[in-house]
Amino acid sequence: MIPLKAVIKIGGSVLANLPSTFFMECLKLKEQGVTSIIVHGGGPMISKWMDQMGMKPRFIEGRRVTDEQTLQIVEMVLAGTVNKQLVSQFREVGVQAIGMSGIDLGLIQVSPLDGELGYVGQISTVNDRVIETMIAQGWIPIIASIGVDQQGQHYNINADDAASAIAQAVQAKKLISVSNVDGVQIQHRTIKQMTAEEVEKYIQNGEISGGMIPKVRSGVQSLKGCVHEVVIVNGQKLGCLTNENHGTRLIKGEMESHVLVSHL
Ligand SMILES: Nc1ncnc2c1ncn2[C@@H]1O[C@H](COP(=O)(O)OP(=O)(O)O)[C@@H](O)[C@H]1O
Ligand SMILES: CC(=O)N[C@@H](CCC(=O)OP(=O)(O)O)C(=O)O
Repeated sequence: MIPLKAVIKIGGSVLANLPSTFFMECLKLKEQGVTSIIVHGGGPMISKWMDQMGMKPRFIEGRRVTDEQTLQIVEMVLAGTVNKQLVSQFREVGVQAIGMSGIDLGLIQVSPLDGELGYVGQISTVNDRVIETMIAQGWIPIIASIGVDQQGQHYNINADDAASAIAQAVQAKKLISVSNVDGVQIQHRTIKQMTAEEVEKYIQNGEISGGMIPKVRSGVQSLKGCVHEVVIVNGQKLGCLTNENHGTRLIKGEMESHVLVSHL
């Protein structure tokens, strides 16, 4: 039987507040026949280090403007402290976790996303064989969102973009985005589900802002591929990975469903 795969993206907003039960839920998923692939961010930790260095973090639609010095901090924080901390937390509950970044074995190939953002990568390819090889060994990859271009230049990648591209490349069934909010809030309420059209509407009217923008947009993007389910959950809530009632689900919109039907 081919095991089902779920990409679990852990946001920096919640990293420091994840209970040990969260890590155990990955083991529970495994018992249910679902293999986890972890992709993580660490935005607040990068900003903290930048502050300490007297640098001012700047974002455009949730993505960090990244010059050379910022990139160095991004690499130190994501591929260093955060990645290794997560590996330890997973190993403590018995998960065979192996840390890596998108640079290792050329896992995430990128080109520049936009001149204004500097060294921020747009993902062109994910080497899914690297991930499949690890899974075949029984290892769970813990991936820091950094990529590399054909010249060997490193790039900062928004972790939601990385998770979405990885989910598509490995044909994951599910993408779970773990954050510090119960889901997408519209008029102070967590909404149960959203279509792609609603996502754009709420970005335009400002109800969805900041780091939630790349999260919902990349989620919608992955639904266009093989991913069946995208859900945004609060990592501090018990059962967030295993209980279907948590969070906000992104669903294929009306128009896209019609397009799919007419292709059949
Ligand atoms: N409509 C919204 N619903 C929920 N959170 C939102 C919304 N709009 C903006 N946000 C902000 O997005 C944040 C999550 O994005 P981000 O800080 O990048 O988290 P992470 O580090 O988990 O990826 C929330 O903590 C919240 O401040
Ligand atoms: C290009 C870009 O914005 N990269 C992100 C990478 C980390 C990240 O995405 O962290 P969260 O998941 O905590 O938001 C950054 O520099 O903050």
